[in-house]
Amino acid sequence: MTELTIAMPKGRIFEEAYQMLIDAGFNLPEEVEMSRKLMIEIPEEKIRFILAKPMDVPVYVEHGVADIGIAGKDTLLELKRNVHELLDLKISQCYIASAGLPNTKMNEIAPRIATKYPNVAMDYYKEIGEQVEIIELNGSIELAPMIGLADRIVDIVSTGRTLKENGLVEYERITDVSSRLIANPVSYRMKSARIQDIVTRLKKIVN
Ligand SMILES: Nc1ncnc2c1ncn2[C@@H]1O[C@H](COP(=O)(O)OP(=O)(O)OP(=O)(O)O)[C@@H](O)[C@H]1O
Ligand SMILES: O=P(O)(O)OC[C@H]1O[C@H](OP(=O)(O)OP(=O)(O)O)[C@H](O)[C@@H]1O
Repeated sequence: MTELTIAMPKGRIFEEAYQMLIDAGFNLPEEVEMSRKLMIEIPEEKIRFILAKPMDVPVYVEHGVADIGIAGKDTLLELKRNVHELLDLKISQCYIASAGLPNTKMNEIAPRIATKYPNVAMDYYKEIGEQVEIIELNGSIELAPMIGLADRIVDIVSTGRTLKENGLVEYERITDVSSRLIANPVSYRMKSARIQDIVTRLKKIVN
């Protein structure tokens, strides 16, 4: 069996993604993320996990230091990395939307958009023909309209609770997001049997 390196996102996707691999029949230890280890070897399965920041998973996979990985569609749209998208795992489902204070029009000259997804936001506003200024933030994006930093935000919405609790309303739904199994193009050719086996096993348990 060929050795396979899998890049897993730390954080909210990890648990569900890891459980999917267990459900697909891989013999994996429980409670892996509880430790501080960033690389985990599973010799019985010839699998090595690297635990990465969610936004870094496509980077590891593009560079081939991980053969496959699990990444949010948001990170794929934002980073536009050269990776193959193999399967929609339908976990961590949410969407990217624009939002802002209620009943407000965007500033007519260069409205400001705060976001963690500058490329997604830029592509969206280009598509609808709006010229905007992007303000890139790393988190707590919902603060921006409240304190006058931006006219709109472009961010992930799941339950809508964060928007609501911060007095914001959704304006446009931009794109749906879920987690995807991705592969390095070279690994996909060189380790095709191994990767195809994982895809087949995961496909059976995708809801
Ligand atoms: N509220 C949410 N509900 C469901 N899925 C979400 C939500 N927010 C983000 N996601 C999805 O989960 C992925 C990882 O989100 P997470 O919050 O763990 O990472 P992050 O905020 O990018 O990381 P970090 O906070 O470590 O920089 C995102 O890329 C997205 O696909
Ligand atoms: O619609 P909801 O269910 O409220 O979820 C949406 C929130 O979840 C994410 O934030 P996260 O918790 O990752 O925090 P962050 O601000 O650090 O990105 C996202 O950026 C939204 O703020």
